[in-house]
Amino acid sequence: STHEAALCAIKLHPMWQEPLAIPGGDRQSPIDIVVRKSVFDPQLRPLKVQYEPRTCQQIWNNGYSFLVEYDDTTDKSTLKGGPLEDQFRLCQFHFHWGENNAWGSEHSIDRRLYPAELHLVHWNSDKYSLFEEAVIEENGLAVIAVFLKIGKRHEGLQKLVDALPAVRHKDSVVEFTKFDAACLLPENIDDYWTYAGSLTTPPLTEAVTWIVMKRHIEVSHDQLAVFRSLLFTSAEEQVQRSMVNNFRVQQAVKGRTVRSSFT
Ligand SMILES: NS(=O)(=O)c1ccc(S(=O)(=O)c2ccccc2)s1
Ligand SMILES: [Zn+2]
Repeated sequence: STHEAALCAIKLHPMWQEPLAIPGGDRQSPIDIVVRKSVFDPQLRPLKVQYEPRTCQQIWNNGYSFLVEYDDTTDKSTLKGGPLEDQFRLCQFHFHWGENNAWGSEHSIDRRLYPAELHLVHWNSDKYSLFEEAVIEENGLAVIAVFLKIGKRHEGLQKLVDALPAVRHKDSVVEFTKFDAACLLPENIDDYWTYAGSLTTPPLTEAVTWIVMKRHIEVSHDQLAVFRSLLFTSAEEQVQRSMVNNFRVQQAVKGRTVRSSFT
């Protein structure tokens, strides 16, 4: 199946060797969301997203993905509502994608994989004063996940795609300003699933309230091809490796309930 092929693809890569001991290990991410097992929760409120484009600062290739980083020293780009009790600050967004359009997402819906997945990472600025503190606290983080599908060109994404050649190698950084992350959200953000999970890359801490959008966004084949032109490796390394299949293997649900904001 596509799942097995995707697993083979990441087994090839040392980076995605699963660590032996995982902190706690009973609320790991990503997972397959089984729609008929999700529970509608009428108390889930609409999400309130308020992003200020002027807080966008730079793009960084960290050797796992490329991160678009925001100034999170003030409450200018925030997320609240939905399953969240507190206000969260946007600190960065990044993507996960495959070597082809058959797989690449971390979450799946009834085993359906998408070619890529966007993660908008926020930390609880009501409870903590620094991102680093929030990361190790239960529910210190909130990540919005949006699936990408191949289709029409995404005009808002193009500014980001055009900047990627400047961060081709691991540890490269380029200034990137005035980008409105909200343009990457689907029109309808009221329909989502939410569950208690973890970071999907080290340190894998179980600090994340996941908010997985039901609606996907469309990007063109050529736009996604530019993601695949990035490299896991730094400029000095002899062997260059394409940044593809940077997704984690799916984890056991272990009795968790996935709630839906819609029926
Ligand atoms: N894929 S994911 O959204 O779960 C994710 C993995 C890592 C991060 S982080 O860069 O915010 C980060 C967080 C804590 C420590 C270091 C980096 S976000
Ligand atoms: Zn991610």
